[in-house]
Amino acid sequence: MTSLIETTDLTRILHEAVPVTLVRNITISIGEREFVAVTGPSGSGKSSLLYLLGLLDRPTAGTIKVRGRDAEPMSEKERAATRLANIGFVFQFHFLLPEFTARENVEIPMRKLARLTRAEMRERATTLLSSLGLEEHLHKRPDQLSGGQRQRVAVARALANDPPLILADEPTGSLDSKSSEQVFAILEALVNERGKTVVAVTHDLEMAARMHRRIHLVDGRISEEEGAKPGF
Ligand SMILES: Nc1ncnc2c1ncn2[C@@H]1O[C@H](COP(=O)(O)OP(=O)(O)OP(=O)(O)O)[C@@H](O)[C@H]1O
Repeated sequence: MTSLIETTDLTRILHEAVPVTLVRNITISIGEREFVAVTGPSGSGKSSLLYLLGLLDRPTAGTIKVRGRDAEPMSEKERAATRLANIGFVFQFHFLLPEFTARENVEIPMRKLARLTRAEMRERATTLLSSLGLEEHLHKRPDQLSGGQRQRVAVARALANDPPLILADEPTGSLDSKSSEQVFAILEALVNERGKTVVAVTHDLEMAARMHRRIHLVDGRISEEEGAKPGF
């Protein structure tokens, strides 16, 4: 089986007055169509791990391979291009651009990749937003949407370039229980129906139990892991 993202002995130390180890010796391999929860107490390194996996941060030691390609020798430009084509991000807070409509927010990552014409971008953004139940909200700005709707726009934006991997940091953390359930169902459908891989940091153990695989961190290390597919 080919792995989508693979790490070996991933370690990240911040060199402050006193060095802070964010993650240490993490070796994982995540394949296609996986639905992975990253759990652990506050400060255990969950977000740090996600940032490393998403090539938003560089490790102090160890390697990360995205679709078999080592990220270490890549220039910033290559890392950005690898991210744009392969990884979509959803954060706890939506980080949509306030002056743009929902559809424009979804088109922005497409413009950066520049694979499609303007008309194709518009059409794709409309289709994505409609598939997430937002067909009536295409032309609204983020401040005209509810928290759950904004987070669904953020999911559509993460899917803009059709990446195989979605990394989500507490994607339901700021939502009420109904919106939270809706966003969870969308992430689940991305895996089960669209063949995406979703790796989500969550504090919600009930939610983690409904995912296919769990990686539990304590003090920056993997303390428990369950549900990994054979071969990964
Ligand atoms: N820039 C920084 N300077 C100093 N310490 C940091 C910095 N960034 C993170 N840390 C520390 O590194 C550890 C790991 O942080 P991280 O945000 O990855 O944990 P987390 O498991 O995602 O936490 P939470 O569940 O609270 O979001 C924490 O102890 C945190 O305080």
